[in-house]
Amino acid sequence: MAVNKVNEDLLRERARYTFNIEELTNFIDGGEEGTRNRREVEDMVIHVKELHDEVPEDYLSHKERYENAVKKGCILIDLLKEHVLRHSSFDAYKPSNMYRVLSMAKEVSPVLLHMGMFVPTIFGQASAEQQEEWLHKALMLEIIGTYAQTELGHGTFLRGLETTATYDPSTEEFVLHSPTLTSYKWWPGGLGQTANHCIVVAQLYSREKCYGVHAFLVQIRDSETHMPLPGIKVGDIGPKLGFQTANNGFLGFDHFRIPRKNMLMRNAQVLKDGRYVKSKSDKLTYGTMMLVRVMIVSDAAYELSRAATIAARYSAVRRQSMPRPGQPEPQILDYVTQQHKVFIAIATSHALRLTGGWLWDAYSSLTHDLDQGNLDQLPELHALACCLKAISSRDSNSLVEQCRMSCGGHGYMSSSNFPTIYGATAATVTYEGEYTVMLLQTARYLMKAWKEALGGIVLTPTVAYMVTYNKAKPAWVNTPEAIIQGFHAVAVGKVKEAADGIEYHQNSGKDYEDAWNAASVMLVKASECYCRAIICETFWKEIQKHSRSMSRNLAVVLQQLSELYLSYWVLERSGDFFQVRTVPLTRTKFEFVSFASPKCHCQMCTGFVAHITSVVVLAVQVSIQNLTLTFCTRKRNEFDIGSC
Ligand SMILES: CCCCCCCCCCCC(=O)SCCNC(=O)CCNC(=O)[C@H](O)C(C)(C)COP(=O)(O)OP(=O)(O)OC[C@H]1O[C@@H](n2cnc3c(N)ncnc32)[C@H](O)[C@@H]1OP(=O)(O)O
Ligand SMILES: Cc1cc2nc3c(=O)[nH]c(=O)nc-3n(C[C@H](O)[C@H](O)[C@H](O)COP(=O)(O)OP(=O)(O)OC[C@H]3O[C@@H](n4cnc5c(N)ncnc54)[C@H](O)[C@@H]3O)c2cc1C
Repeated sequence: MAVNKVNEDLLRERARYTFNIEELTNFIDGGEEGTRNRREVEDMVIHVKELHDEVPEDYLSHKERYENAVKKGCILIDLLKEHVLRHSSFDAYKPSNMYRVLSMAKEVSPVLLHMGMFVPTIFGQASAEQQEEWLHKALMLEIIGTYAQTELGHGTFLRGLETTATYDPSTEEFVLHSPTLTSYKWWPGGLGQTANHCIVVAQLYSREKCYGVHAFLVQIRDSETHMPLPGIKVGDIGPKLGFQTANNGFLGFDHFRIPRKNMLMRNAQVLKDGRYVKSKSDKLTYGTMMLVRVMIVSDAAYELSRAATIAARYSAVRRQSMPRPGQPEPQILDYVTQQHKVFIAIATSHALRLTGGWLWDAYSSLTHDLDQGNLDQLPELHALACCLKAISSRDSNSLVEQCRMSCGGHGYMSSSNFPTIYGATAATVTYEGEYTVMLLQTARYLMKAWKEALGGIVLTPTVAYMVTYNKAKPAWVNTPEAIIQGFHAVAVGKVKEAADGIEYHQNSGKDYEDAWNAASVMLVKASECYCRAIICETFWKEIQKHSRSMSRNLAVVLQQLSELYLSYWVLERSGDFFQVRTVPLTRTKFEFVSFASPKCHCQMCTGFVAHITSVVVLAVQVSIQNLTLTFCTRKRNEFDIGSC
């Protein structure tokens, strides 16, 4: 029987690496312990025959695919339970670990939401007594839950959710009801056939007063028969772009009663007599979403690293065309256009992984503060989680598509795994906060920061440069630090432009809401630039920090990746950089020259002006482009894809 021989081109590429692969692996895993832990879990899973499909899942019926995914989910969970009991630690159950394990089965698991949102919500929003009652059952999957917040009529606008939870003091119960078709819960993963419990987010009413959206833990199916309980309508919402086995469902309540103690009461409470006790911040109800947004940044990096590995390997083994008659067909990796497609995907997966780790640390310190009753960091972390979730998921999804395209027809095969990875990353751009909506949330924060900066008020770390941006060095030197400063200047320029846009529309008679809407394209742009500056700066600083404790060869390659990332985005945003110029002689500040005529900020003019700008900067682009392409070519000889 033919033994699977590794392709010679791939072997040769791998033999050319210039750094210690194990050292890079440890760096990616967050240390040797992380690598050991990951390999132990992978070894536990990889040899399980039932996890490998004889028949490609695309040839199965929807029912067979779902049953196949449930079977694999059960196998993986049992393996994890063994791991937890063997190590007597719930570490393996950390949502990020759990998510990694569940993603080892090609299909999205119907219990993804159980571990990804149901369990974290009990951790984050249940009182100590409630955790006592439900947490172990949830961790051991004696109950299987989901997170039911989005409705047919509302996903973004949470204050508009229509499901009601009305307190009845005579029976000390809440009555859950879906008053309209649009109030039906729509989308929750696992709801179709899998979950028997869920976190329901509903408008809380007590003593005829509405207190806004709150979270409730609700049993929806019988624990023995798994049939929907009386007063519950539930089912599958049908086929989607991807995520076919996530078992997304719908849920409607017909005056369904739950005990008072099923309202999650860590933050706000309803007492037996119906009195409402307010939480420190009504935004704490949104806590699980912030956690998942933070996790999505690392997940975006992980999914992109899978796609970049497939594309890099394919680029090493695929030979195509004959630039020189009579010569062997070259590896497509030798085409600079191929490098330009694939190398940025590799660099971005590292940039997002390190930024995701930085954000996780910020989130962990916030949760510690919240436990002490200190909410000071909440606004900035919300703004960061929103824009980083939006940009990381969008970058990951578009670069996954770029990796697919770099593999020609074979990238279009299901067996390439690109369709599955694309479907998963496309979902993250929408779920847990839709792209534009998240960036507009960050824009709210930036507009407040800009006002404080103008008043010289010291700002929180990620916007502090807004106060000092005018002290930036006038000379433009082509170093990573100067490029990062340039990204800061671009961000400040876009924030200023958006703030001026709002002011312009207000001065022309619009109220704030309409002025905000008229300037919203600029507001989104300002958030994108603020976020890009954060990723560039964090990537560069994390590489500098870790380089000090790693071997020189590895440090060199990682430094090259971070320089590539910075150069790539200067090119992509060269128009914005062109608009940022130093003002010679008198003032040293970066002046953001908006090409829009001072009179009009309407999108048509701004769009037209942008066109002019792009024509004007073409020359700039060509010269910078050469820099980067030289960079790629030079790096191709040294650049190492051995790790792929
Ligand atoms: C990889 C593993 C995967 C693990 C597996 C996980 C798989 C996941 C599957 C998908 C699961 C889902 O999609 S679950 C459903 C996800 N749904 C969403 O994300 C809904 C998105 N919408 C929202 O979050 C909200 O509606 C907003 C933030 C857009 C608007 O909320 P709002 O209440 O109307 O607030 P708004 O008026 O805009 O702002 C009022 C003030 O509140 C602040 N504010 C708003 N939200 C927050 C917040 N979360 N934390 C702090 N502060 C907040 C604002 O900054 C503002 O402050 P100031 O400016 O006044 O100072
Ligand atoms: C695969 C998948 C899994 C999901 N799983 C779950 C789950 O388990 N539990 C759950 O509760 N939900 C889940 N969701 C739902 C998801 O959270 C919502 O789809 C998401 O929050 C977006 O809301 P929406 O669908 O109502 O879109 P909308 O908010 O209606 O967005 C539609 C368009 O309107 C625009 N828009 C909306 N508001 C504004 C505004 N204020 N300003 C400017 N533009 C605006 C948006 O930018 C977008 O272009 C899932 C969704 C997907 C795709």
